[in-house]
Amino acid sequence: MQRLVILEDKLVERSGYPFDLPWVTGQSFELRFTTPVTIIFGENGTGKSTLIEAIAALSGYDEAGGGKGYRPVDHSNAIDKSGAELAEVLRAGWLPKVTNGWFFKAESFFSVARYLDAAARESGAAAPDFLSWSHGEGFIRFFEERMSRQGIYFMDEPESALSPKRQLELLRILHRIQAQASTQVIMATHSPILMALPNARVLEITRHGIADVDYRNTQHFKLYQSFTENPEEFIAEAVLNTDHARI
Ligand SMILES: Nc1ncnc2c1ncn2[C@@H]1O[C@H](COP(=O)(O)OP(=O)(O)OP(=O)(O)O)[C@@H](O)[C@H]1O
Repeated sequence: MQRLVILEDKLVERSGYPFDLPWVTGQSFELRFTTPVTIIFGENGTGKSTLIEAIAALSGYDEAGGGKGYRPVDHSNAIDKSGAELAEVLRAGWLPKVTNGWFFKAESFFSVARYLDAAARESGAAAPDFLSWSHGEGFIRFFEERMSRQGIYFMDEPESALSPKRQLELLRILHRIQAQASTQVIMATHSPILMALPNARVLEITRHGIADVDYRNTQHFKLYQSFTENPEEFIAEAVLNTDHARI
């Protein structure tokens, strides 16, 4: 995927979530994906998951995650709106259109893993059995297995079950992808370690829009940096001030 734009004429007909997010209603939304790995960072609630769900849905993936054509979650009784609706007002430019890939969502990993096991059993194949591992081990096994194949991968907070050491394992997988340049990853993360992937493009999503940012200038990086420089002072200040003075 090279480019993503909002179709303004379609947007004017829509209201409510997800169409009312500030960066959606703001002027001239256009994203260009210029590196194999694109990292999206932002505070809680700025709309990272919504954006990833929308791009994944636009590419043919279910909003709950999984592979193309998967329906790991029954949506028939869902009353919630989802970011996938945003796909209705988006247009993507591809060079070329990629069909292989995966939408990895930490929150639906177990549903997807169960779905994969059930599908394998039904077809008589050996079940991949990602659930017979610890949470973090299962994630890493899954990334290693899936992301060795060329394609486009959408990831929403993949670090959520990973220890810092396991995050380095994911970083190595992403580094390989970044170097080979034959696979694309679009990932939302809060992890400063993943954001520091060499030569990856980091985009910050705020109320005002989406813009390039150096990971060292992100609030997440600065916060961890302050903590490691002087943990006692940092924590003493943090527990006294809800709005931490140094970040
Ligand atoms: N189903 C929904 N219905 C209505 N509003 C929603 C819904 N899901 C999310 N929102 C709104 O959209 C905003 C962005 O949500 P989203 O989950 O995309 O944020 P995020 O940046 O991924 O947050 P986090 O870092 O906590 O995962 C939320 O603050 C909320 O106001």
